[in-house]
Amino acid sequence: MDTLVVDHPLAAARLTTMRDARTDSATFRAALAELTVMLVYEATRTLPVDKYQIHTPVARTTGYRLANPPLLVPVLRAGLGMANAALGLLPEAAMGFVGLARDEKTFEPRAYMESLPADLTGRPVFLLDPMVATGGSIEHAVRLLTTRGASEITVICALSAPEALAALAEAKLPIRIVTASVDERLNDSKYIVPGLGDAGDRQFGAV
Ligand SMILES: O=P(O)(O)OC[C@H]1O[C@H](OP(=O)(O)OP(=O)(O)O)[C@H](O)[C@@H]1O
Ligand SMILES: O=c1cc[nH]c(=O)[nH]1
Ligand SMILES: [Mg+2]
Repeated sequence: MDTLVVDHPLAAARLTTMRDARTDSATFRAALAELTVMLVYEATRTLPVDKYQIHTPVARTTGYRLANPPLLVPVLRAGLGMANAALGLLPEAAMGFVGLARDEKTFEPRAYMESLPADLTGRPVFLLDPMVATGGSIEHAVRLLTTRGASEITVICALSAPEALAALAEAKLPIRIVTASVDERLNDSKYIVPGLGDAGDRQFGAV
């Protein structure tokens, strides 16, 4: 499983804002949106392009566009904070949605919403979720996508835990990970350490 760690100084600065417990919700959301732009920028670096002819005011030249723009799929709630930023870089992209909430005792994801195209054969997918902790939520979301035929899935997250990367690699899913950090570990409540707390609550308030 390919894992790209985007360790750019500007990404580290936004992540620092998000980690800081004193950061309010509005500032947290802004930092996540800006970080998402950087992560999506790096995630799209290797996507194939189509060439086509255009005219500048001066001459004919070659133009470029993505050959096959990815379907964007934020994982609600926390992934909602990445959706608009990703769409800003990929205005031609379509968007699907998956709603998952992790059970506080079992740590298993509970699915409460899915809105996805029926056939994802041949369509690259960018799955957006700021946190990949045990990896259970992402594995659930990926299986919803592969059931529909997706075979090229990029997981874009702010923070990941080594435990999740090991579990996802073991599951042999057709994914690559683009993350701003692989943190130290999970604690007994399966929160990422040092992490940033609950990414949904930090953006939208506790439920
Ligand atoms: O890797 P895992 O151990 O599955 O944990 C990660 C999940 O937990 C968070 O969502 P949460 O369940 O808190 O829902 P929320 O976005 O509504 O807060 C996060 O956004 C991931 O979806
Ligand atoms: O650290 C964590 C783990 C799961 N979900 C979060 O929002 N944060
Ligand atoms: Mg949460």
